[in-house]
Amino acid sequence: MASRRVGFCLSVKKRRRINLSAFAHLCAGRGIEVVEIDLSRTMDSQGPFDIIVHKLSDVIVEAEHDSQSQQLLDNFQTYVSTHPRTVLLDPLPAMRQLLDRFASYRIISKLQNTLQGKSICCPPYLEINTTDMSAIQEAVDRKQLTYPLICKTRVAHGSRSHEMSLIFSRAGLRDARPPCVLQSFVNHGAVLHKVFVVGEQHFTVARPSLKNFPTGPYDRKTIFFNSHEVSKPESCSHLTALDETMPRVPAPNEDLMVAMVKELRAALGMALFGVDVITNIDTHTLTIIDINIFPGYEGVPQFFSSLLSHIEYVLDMSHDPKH
Ligand SMILES: Nc1ncnc2c1ncn2[C@@H]1O[C@H](COP(=O)(O)OP(=O)(O)OP(=O)(O)O)[C@@H](O)[C@H]1O
Ligand SMILES: O=P(O)(O)O[C@H]1[C@H](O)[C@@H](O)[C@H](OP(=O)(O)O)[C@@H](OP(=O)(O)O)[C@H]1O
Ligand SMILES: [Mg+2]
Repeated sequence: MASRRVGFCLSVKKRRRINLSAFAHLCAGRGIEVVEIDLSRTMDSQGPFDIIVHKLSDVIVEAEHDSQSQQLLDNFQTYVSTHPRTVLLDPLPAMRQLLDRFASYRIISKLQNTLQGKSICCPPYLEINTTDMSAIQEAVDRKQLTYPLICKTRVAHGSRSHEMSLIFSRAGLRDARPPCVLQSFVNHGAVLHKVFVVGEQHFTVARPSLKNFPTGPYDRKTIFFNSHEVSKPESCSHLTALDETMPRVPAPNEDLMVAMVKELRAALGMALFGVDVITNIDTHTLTIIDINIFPGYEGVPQFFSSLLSHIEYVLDMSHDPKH
């Protein structure tokens, strides 16, 4: 009989991607049973759980306008609050803030202040809530945002959240669709570094990314794109093709990455997240452009063993009377 039980609560899409049976096999060797939680059944009938690993982003976003999702979320929350000894990876309020780009860029901006002098930054940005063009233009000028601007939806989860645009001039601001974030585009040599965090450990994987653009403003039509067409491992887009004469950008400094991950883990109160970073080609500043909840860990063969170690560590800590 397994002595400890880990519940996984994932969307159909995430379940398909993650190969939970391989992870269950690894866990069985350590006396840990893996259970797939079905949110449509009562949690009590599926428990008890020592720990629950989840990615409830879909349910949280849908609960805003769908009573059935709200009910599923309520059931989950009730179970968690009535079972305080069950550890939740990660806490719901912590992950909820990353579903809102306004909230996540505020966290990144704060981090930039905590790590002052460490050459880490968040691109200058604005929260846009209005359709009033002159108010938007005035805010862009006041904040001295440089063109091109990248426009991202406020909601950070779901297929529509990956639809973005590159705006090259004041006239292009009419293409912004509020609520959204307008962020200065940072030239970075078309390389994105995905930093995948699992508790104390992190793994970095390079991905394709948007190519460099001349600093604006200039007369060019807004470019609309889907972020998954430019920054997935298999992405191959004209928007990521660099001029071959471009000098290569140095890889991010590992000590800086360690400092960034440590601060972010504390600021977020999370263990399973991803940070997307780029290196500014002019200043070499490490620039954080995105934080993701429980990402795909693609290209990280150690993900399962690392997750298992983290689960064991968390369970040992939670059973330690000193904690
Ligand atoms: N400020 C920026 N400067 C330069 N390029 C950027 C900037 N922000 C985003 N990008 C480019 O756009 C892509 C998508 O951005 P971002 O990571 O914010 O989108 P997302 O859809 O939330 O991503 P994910 O798939 O990680 O959830 C990045 O991979 C990068 O190529
Ligand atoms: O591992 P990376 O390349 O970072 O990719 C992740 C994306 O960044 C996320 O946006 C995906 O999650 P959403 O389905 O929440 O958008 C996320 O989807 P997943 O939950 O199916 O893993 C991943 O595709
Ligand atoms: Mg990203």
